[in-house]
Amino acid sequence: MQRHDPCSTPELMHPDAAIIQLLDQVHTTTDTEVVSLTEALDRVLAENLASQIDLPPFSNSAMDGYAFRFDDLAAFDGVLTLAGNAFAGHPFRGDLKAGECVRIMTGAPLPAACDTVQMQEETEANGSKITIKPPKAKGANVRLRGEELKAGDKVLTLGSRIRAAELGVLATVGVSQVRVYRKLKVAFFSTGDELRPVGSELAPGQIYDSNRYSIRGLLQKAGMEWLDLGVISDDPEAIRRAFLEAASRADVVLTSGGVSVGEADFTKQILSEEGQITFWKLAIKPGKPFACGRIGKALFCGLPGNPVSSMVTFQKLVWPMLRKMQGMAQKPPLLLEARLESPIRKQPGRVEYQRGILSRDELGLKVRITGGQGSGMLTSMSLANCFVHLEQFQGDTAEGAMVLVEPFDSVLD
Ligand SMILES: Nc1nc2c(c(=O)[nH]1)N[C@H]1C(S)=C(S)[C@@H](COP(=O)(O)OP(=O)(O)OC[C@H]3O[C@@H](n4cnc5c(N)ncnc54)[C@H](O)[C@@H]3O)O[C@H]1N2
Ligand code: MOO
Repeated sequence: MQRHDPCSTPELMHPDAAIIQLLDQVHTTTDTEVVSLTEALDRVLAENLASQIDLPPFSNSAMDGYAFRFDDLAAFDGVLTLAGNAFAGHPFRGDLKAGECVRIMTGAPLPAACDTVQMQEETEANGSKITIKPPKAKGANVRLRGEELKAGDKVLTLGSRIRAAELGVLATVGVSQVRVYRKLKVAFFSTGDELRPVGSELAPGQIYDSNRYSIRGLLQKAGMEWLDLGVISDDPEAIRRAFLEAASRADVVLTSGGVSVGEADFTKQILSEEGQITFWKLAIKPGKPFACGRIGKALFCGLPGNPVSSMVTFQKLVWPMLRKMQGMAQKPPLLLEARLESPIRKQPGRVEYQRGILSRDELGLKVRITGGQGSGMLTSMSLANCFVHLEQFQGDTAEGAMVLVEPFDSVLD
């Protein structure tokens, strides 16, 4: 039997439409700065970068062994005479005569007269006479100059995020400084009289403020500068002051809580007085009361207080907007098909991001839901390694059905 989601109303906007509106209202920052490679991790490139050198810069050996002319092996019955050594950083400097070979180490420049290397295990040394088993082909075990990149080839594009591999690529091609977009500053505060900072005693009715920690973690992972304005009580004037301070000090203001319809839910009200609301409430679960707008020059996103809702709306709605603001191209989610290990309950009405554990067996990828999926159950996130995407008007899904999953590691990538 299809149940109706009482929290879903036909006028709720689909999250895909919300993302389009969010992206429409922001621009990529025009501020850039030059940073050294050691400061460049997680920054976004504000320039296209071409290699200034061929890569590898010289032909070299891929193995420890002997370098020679391939044709000499047949001409000298597979026995060549040792003429010298080539080490990484120390090229062979002599002239190679017919029938001679050079002892060579991995990474050492290939002597000009040589075209092939045989690995040591396929050779036998008897004094200066080296018996060499013929390799499969001329050119074996040689890394040719420029085989990976030619000088002038594009290595990294504007808008790409500099991760560990990019740091290495930049160093490989000799780039010591890069132009990157300015780091965006995001101010964040939690609202709620029930919230206490960790480390303090809880009185009846109080809980620990977890959202500032999980959102801070997401912001740090996303490469943002972070301004923590603490916990603000459910007092309209305190919230107003926090809003104005946040908007004057940051590019984006994020809040947690107070966006629903409760008597102490002031976030949305203050925003409508001090700024503008672009939209409020989406067909998304968790995270329906997500609100967004502007306050002063800053963008505003009001994350719902429920801990899972705040993390999911950050990743699904705020992150695409921050990507654009810091110059990164949009990327469609990486969706994999997996077999459902246990049935999923869902009411038609909202797009759902249930939390799942993705693994593999002999039949392929499989996924199971992390137990209770309440929007307050943050362990459903910490136990999970993926989102299970469920369409807006989809209902229950049976065990064994194929569903789309999005690995967590790819979400903030
Ligand atoms: N009558 C209705 N009530 C609710 C609706 C609705 O449509 N009609 N929507 C529900 C949904 S969906 C959500 S999500 C929540 C979101 O409400 P708020 O953003 O106003 O959040 P709060 O009411 O402030 O808090 C909700 C929940 O989360 C806990 N919380 C809040 N902040 C934190 C924090 N920083 N760390 C840990 N936990 C936090 C808070 O104690 C509440 O339990 O509204 C539903 N209600
Ligand atoms: O959609 Mo709200 O986020 O339950 O839980």
